[in-house]
Amino acid sequence: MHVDNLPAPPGTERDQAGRPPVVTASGVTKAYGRTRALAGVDLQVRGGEVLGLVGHNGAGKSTLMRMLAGLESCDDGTVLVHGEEAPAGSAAAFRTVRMAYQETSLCPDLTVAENMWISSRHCLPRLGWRRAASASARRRLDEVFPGHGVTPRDRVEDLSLAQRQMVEIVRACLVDRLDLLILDEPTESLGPDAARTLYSYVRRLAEAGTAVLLISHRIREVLSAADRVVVLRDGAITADRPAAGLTESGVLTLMGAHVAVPSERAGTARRGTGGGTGARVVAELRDARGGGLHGVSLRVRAGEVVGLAGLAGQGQQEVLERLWRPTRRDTEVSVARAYVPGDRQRSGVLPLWNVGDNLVVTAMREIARRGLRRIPDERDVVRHWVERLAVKGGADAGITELSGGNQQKVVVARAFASTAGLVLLDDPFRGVDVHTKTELYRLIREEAAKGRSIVWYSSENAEMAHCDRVHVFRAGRTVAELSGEEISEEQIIAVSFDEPDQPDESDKPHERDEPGESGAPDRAARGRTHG
Ligand SMILES: Nc1ncnc2c1ncn2[C@@H]1O[C@H](COP(=O)(O)OP(=O)(O)OP(=O)(O)O)[C@@H](O)[C@H]1O
Repeated sequence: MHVDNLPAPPGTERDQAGRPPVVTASGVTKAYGRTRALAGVDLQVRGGEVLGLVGHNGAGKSTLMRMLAGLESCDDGTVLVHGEEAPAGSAAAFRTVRMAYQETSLCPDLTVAENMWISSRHCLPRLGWRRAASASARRRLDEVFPGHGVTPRDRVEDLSLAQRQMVEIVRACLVDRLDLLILDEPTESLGPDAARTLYSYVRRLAEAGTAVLLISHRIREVLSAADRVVVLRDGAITADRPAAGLTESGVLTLMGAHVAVPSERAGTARRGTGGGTGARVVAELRDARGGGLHGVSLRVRAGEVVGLAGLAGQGQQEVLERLWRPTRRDTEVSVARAYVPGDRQRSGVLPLWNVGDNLVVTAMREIARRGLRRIPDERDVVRHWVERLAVKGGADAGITELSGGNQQKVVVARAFASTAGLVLLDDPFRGVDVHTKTELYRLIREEAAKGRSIVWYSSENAEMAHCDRVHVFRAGRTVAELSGEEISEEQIIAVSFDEPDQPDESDKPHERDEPGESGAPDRAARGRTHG
């Protein structure tokens, strides 16, 4: 019997807009050994709201999400779903709460349809499941990411990083009822168009009453997508505000990052000596063709930071690949190189090793004497980089115990800890917080000033402002070379959309090239330098 004047039980009270709570966390704590990941968090997420959760790398965001999705138990405190106490691991209690992970949770050697079946089999028929899973996957992919280029028969390991991320998000949405969707850094590997269509889908979900919890280091995106912003700092909530009225720098201040917004700093941060036209050429591509390239010429001088920009999949990664393995006659590289992959899950971290060994693996050979490792010297190198990039967790932690952003810092540090003269960056700052990114931009400029050369592909056009020169790519060609003050986000976007000349017959794309694919072969060897 419903009695109007009785107060609603805790965890079920509607707010002024009449929105019911979906999940309520009270006093949630969690520690991993001596690391306190959550220090008593109270948070309520309501149906129909988009809640943005921000905080520096290692602040505890993913840990909190795992509690709200029932994937891990808290040491102390409670989690209620629709007002009912929900024990971690209870599939029934968390049935309508779904999460799309930062590191995708897909099985790489299964197809897209098979992955959908694994996570959504409770709402798919047993007989004819493959056809049903394929149809649902296709329909939802079309709805959320038009032009995705994925078929349900594709094996996940053959998909690009962006496509895997799309499948991960759609996998989370494939349920008969969705009350809370948690998106952990969903756009870090998506292009701008896919990000836009995702956010319009998020808005539609919220209008239909679903709660969406969005974790992101892209503060501008959070402010435009979310109704409310919660700041997590060292495992505790330090601010909970409506998004309207907040500014990017205001949020950064709440996060405790005493830095300017990166795009504001770019103009002053970039362009040191830039190698100068007289500096030695350390790497060169001369009219490089094949494998997705259609006549690319590019020179890198000592001490230069050269950017590769343009829409994703236009040949930038093929250029990095050529410079990494200069096996063709059209490519010449005269110095040792180190590679920083953006896809740390596939080719970045060595999961069974600790932070220190992951960090020093590239430099190990240079530090060794007569084939023997010099552990004290390795430790000094590790200590230096762990401190410099503030890797939360320390040198002895297992690498997989680190938060995603901290793992990425280790992968970046690995390249710079070596003596490689040419560092190749393949969109490497995914999941890294704003404060650390600013440190990394400074690091790049400092290393260039010491004479190192850097070739940097980034899907964030604003980052290109830290380069001396930028080649903008389209359809395997350089369509513009910008330098100095010409480098701006607007200019890069403008030339990215310029109509390219018609390719001649000799330029026909490599037959294995797929749209949106890097075409890059195995990158597992990138823990080493080539020289
Ligand atoms: N399984 C684990 N074992 C040990 N420590 C862990 C584990 N998971 C998380 N931690 C630690 O808990 C802290 C919070 O990590 P969490 O992944 O929640 O951070 P985050 O805010 O999501 O960071 P990021 O923005 O880098 O993804 C970190 O110090 C991390 O090293």
